[in-house]
Formats: sequence, C-alpha cells, structure tokens
Amino acid sequence: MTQAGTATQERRGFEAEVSRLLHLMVHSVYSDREIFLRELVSNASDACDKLRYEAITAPDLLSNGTELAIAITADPKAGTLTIADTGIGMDREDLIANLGTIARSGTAAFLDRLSGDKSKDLSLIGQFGVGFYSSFMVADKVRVISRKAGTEQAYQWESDGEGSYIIDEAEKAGHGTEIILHLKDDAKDFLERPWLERTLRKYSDHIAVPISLKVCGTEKDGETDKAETVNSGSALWTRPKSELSDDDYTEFYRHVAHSPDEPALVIHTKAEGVISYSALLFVPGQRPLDLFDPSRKPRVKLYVKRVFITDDTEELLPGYLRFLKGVVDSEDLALNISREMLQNNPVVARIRKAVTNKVLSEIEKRANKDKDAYEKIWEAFGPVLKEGLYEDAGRRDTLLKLSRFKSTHGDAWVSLADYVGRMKDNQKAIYYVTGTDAEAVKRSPQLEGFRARDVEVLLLSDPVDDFWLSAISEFDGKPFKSVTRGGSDLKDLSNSDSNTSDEAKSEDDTEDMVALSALLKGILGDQVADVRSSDRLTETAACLVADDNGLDMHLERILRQHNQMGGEAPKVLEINPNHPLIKAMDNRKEGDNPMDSLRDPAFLLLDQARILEGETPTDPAAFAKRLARLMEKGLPAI
Ligand SMILES: Nc1ncnc2c1ncn2[C@@H]1O[C@H](COP(=O)(O)OP(=O)(O)OP(=O)(O)O)[C@@H](O)[C@H]1O
Repeated sequence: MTQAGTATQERRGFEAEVSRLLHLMVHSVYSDREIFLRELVSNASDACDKLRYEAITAPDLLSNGTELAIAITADPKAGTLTIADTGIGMDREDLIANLGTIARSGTAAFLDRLSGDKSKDLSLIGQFGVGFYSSFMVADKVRVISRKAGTEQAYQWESDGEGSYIIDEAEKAGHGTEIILHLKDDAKDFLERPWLERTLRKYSDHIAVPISLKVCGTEKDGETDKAETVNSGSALWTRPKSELSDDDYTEFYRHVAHSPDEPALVIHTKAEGVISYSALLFVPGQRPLDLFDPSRKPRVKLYVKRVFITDDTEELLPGYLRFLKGVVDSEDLALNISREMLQNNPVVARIRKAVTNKVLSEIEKRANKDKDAYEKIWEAFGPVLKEGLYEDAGRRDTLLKLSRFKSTHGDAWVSLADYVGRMKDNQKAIYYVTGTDAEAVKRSPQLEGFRARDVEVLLLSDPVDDFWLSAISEFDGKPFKSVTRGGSDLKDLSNSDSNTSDEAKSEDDTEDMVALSALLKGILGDQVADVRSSDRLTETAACLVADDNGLDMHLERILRQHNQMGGEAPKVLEINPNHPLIKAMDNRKEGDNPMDSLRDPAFLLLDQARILEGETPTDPAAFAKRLARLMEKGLPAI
C-alpha cells in the first residue's frame, strides 16, 4: 500500500506480520524493554562490520577518512535518544526491505505461536528477538536517517509504529545511519546519564568499534555536552580467558546471537601452529523457534584478522552444529577472501575440522561433569546433533556417546552406556521402537512382552531417528533392533523374576496356534506376509510387525509419505495366544466351515492391528460392514 505525500515522500503500509509485531511492541508492558538499546547498538556495530568488509575490495568507500564508530546522544530537553553509526547505511530500497518487512526465517512459526495473551506473547518475543522493532517499546515516534556508503542521497524513514511509515529524501553528511527515538513519557528515564553509562558498558564493552556517549546539557569532567567513550573497543574473543567474566561472555552472546537468553555452554579457544584461529562459540540456552526451518541461516560469524567477513557460510561448521552461535576468527585466510572462495577452501576445511572436534569435546566434558545441565542441552538440540550420526561417519562414536534417549525404564534420559549396563544376561540387542509421537510410541502394543520381562526398550520419536538407525548397526558390539521388526527373541529373555511362563506353555497350545495361524493366513491371503503366534503381546490380541527382511514399519511409513516407496509391504500379523479373543477363535476353528465363520473376525483383527499402528483399515467400507455384522450378532435379544 503506498500513498503519495510531497513529490519525494511516500507513505507505505507495513507488511501484515510487522504490523502484528509492532502492535505488541507499541502496547507492550514488557519488563525488559531496556533491551532496545542492545538491539540498536548491535545493528550499528553490524553495519560498521559490513562496511569494513566492503571496503576491503572497494577502499573508496572509506577513503574520506571517516572512522567506523557509534555515537549515542541523549537530549533530555527534546526527549530524544539518537543512535548514530558510520556504517554501511541504507538506501530507499534497503529501508523499505529492512524496516517494513521481516525477512527472518522462523517469522511465520513465531507469529503462529502468538496467542493474543499479551504476557505469553511477550515472553515469546524474548525468544525470537525483534531487533529494530523493539524501538517501539520505548518510543512513540522513530525516525531513521540513512545514507548508504558510496551514494550521495540520504533517505529518511519515520513511523509511530501504527500501521504505516513515511519515507522521504533527506540531508545527511557522510554515510551511515542515525536512529532518533522520541521517547514515550514513561521511558524518559532512558535519557539519564548513569543508566546510559551502565547499560552501554554492560552491552557494548566487547563491541569492536568505539562507542561514545553524550548527554546534552549535562557536565562530564567539568565540560558540558562532552562525549565520552564507553567501551574498550577490542574484540572480546582475542582477549585472554582470565580477563573475562561470565557476564562478559553472556553480554557478548546476546550481542552476537541477537538473543536475550543465557548461553548453556561457552567455548572459547585459541589455536596457534599449523592453523591459527580463535573461536568464541556458544550453545544457546533455548532452542530457537526456527531451528528446523530449512531457510535458517547459520549464526556463526567468520572474521579474518578481526575483520568481519560473513555470517552466511555453511562451510565453517557441519549442519548438525547449526545451533551454535558466535565467532571464528582466522589468522590464515586472506582478508580479501570472497564468500564464494570459502567453498572447498583447504584452510576453512582445517578450521572446520578443528572447531568441530573442540566443540564436541567441550560438549562431552559438560555431559560428564554436569548431567542436568547437559540434559537441558540435549533436550533442546539433541534432535539436531543426531543428524551427525548419519552425516558424519568419522565422529559417529563420539556422537553415539553423547546421545540420550527416553526408554521404558522410567522418565529419565538414558545413554547407550546406561542401557548396555542394564541389559539382561541373555539379551543380545539394543531394542528400540520409533514413531512420530512420543506418547503413542510409549503405548505401542509391541512393547508389552518386553515390559512384562523387564527388558528395556528405547523410545524414539524424532524424525531423524529412523535415518540414523538405518545407517548405524551397533553400539559397543550390540546391534540395534526394532521391536516392530522380525521375530522377537523374547523367549531367550525369560528370567526367573518374570511373571510370564513361556516354558510352561504346553506343546498342544503351540500346535493349536500353528493351526490357527495357518487358517488365518489362508483367510487373509496376500494381505499379510504371515500369521504367527506372538510372545511380544500380553494385553493386546494382535499386532503387526515387519518381517526379518522388511523395513522397520515406521521408516516405511515415512518413506511412503515422502513418495520414496511404492505400495505398502505386507506385514506379519502376530496373535496373542493368551488373549480371550484368540482363544475363542481357536475354539471356533474346530467347528463347521471355520474359513467362513472366522472370516469377519480375521479381517477385523487385521484392521484392528493396523489402527493400532496409526494406519487406516485397508478397505474402510468392508471394515464397517464387518463390524456392523458382528455388533448385530452381539446385541442382546429383547
Ligand atoms: N544501523 C543500521 N545500519 C544499517 N542497516 C541496518 C541498521 N539497523 C538495521 N539495519 C538493517 O535492517 C535489518 C533489520 O534489522 P533488525 O534489527 O530488525 O533485524 P536483524 O538485525 O537482521 O536481526 P535480529 O532480529 O536478529 O536483530 C538488518 O538486517 C539490517 O540490514
């Protein structure tokens, strides 16, 4: 939506998503609204980084002698706070694209989660990070004056955050951006020198461009309107660890990650020798909302000799570490390296290898030292780390050791070492079941026999689980085995304290089941691969399993959903010899025409087993007719 003002002026509507976000900002009661300053200073510092990078190949952009810097000016009389930088700047198109839309991945997911309940939505905003738009928490009018480096014309953007903004030509000496906040009446405290000094020191000490503060009309060191420098301006990752406090790291994390939470793990490392680099990386405290969004950008920034190069390279870290945030600074790459040259670059490959090893070993240390803290990391990022199990064969063992699972053995997270340590004497495999829903997986009928014998089964419900399980055959010499595939070895696992009585089963019973199974197979024909008596069921009458050579059933379903597989492979129907229904069917097989009398029950049994698997009956109309016939017979006469 546009509307003409003066010849150069234009009023434009915000994108619908931005309007929703701004509405929340403008009417917010967010207690942490001081974060607007961190967001704006971060943006200013990013703009300086970008210009420094551009100037490597186009030195003219910086040739007028302007120093890259950020200046904060508070004017209590006018009620304004101005954040100015001499960075890359924005032209008209940039202003429209950057300050009228939200290009960030995960925005849709974020907005979908807004509930309309203000306090809940504001805490979500904390997780999402709203950047520039957070200005409207403290200002009722925001004006941005910007001139893009290398251009002559400046532009101005102005809005009260209510639906639209005005864009116009403007005057500005030199490149960069000035953001002028007209503070709301209840936000005038943000103009006070002590607050500004304290907050800027806290937020910006690590920022590598000088930041100055001027509070108009106040005295500093006996001088009115004096600008003071408030940060040390050195890159934090180059400083020795001994000089840095937890708070320094947290503030840097918040700056580099554009995230308001605390990091769960800080990895600060420096390598010198064959390759020289420093890295300051963070495992975030919370899972970002867009972690699984395919368009999500990596958030680790590459610097070369303290000059920012890019935060858009997938070369620096493997995809399964994409949740990391922070900085890698190389001494060995050329400053004028282009982003394209990073691909297949041997130095980058060596850095990637070293950093990946370091990160995994630090994560492992945390796992060994602090179980609870590690489990929080696993809960947030385990599904992503598990991608490494099939992507990174060389680090598979390390990643298997780091993996944690839910199991039938209580609610706690279980490592594979825990599992193996608890295996039964005759147990040869690590049993697991996969599915899409953790609760449904827990209720799988195939688990009944394992539970009855106290044999632990891993419960896996992340989409990635089926993929790594098809790539990895064993841990510590023990094969992984799906409880929904192949014959179960439960007979070998009966133990004295088990309340099942496999051994006591009479031969007659076994023969009966063989005969009933053959009869049912005769009725069901091609719809099943086989019918057999089961030792994995204790409560349910029947279940389906894949045969020995078949795919795990859940994996097969995923492949079918993604059109990676043609028709459904017939399954083995396992029947529970101790279930009253199976016993009744067994009795019936001695009567006249058992093929006829058992026809409806046989198909209903199969459909029931399919429903338990989350499938639909093969022929819903036939299913309904059979069920109706049976119900009719079962109704008591009046
Ligand atoms: N001072 C500035 N100089 C130049 N460009 C800027 C400046 N401030 C913001 N921008 C541009 O506007 C865009 C949007 O800023 P915004 O703060 O909303 O989001 P962001 O910084 O991209 O991400 P985040 O939400 O993580 O902060 C930035 O990506 C940048 O391109």
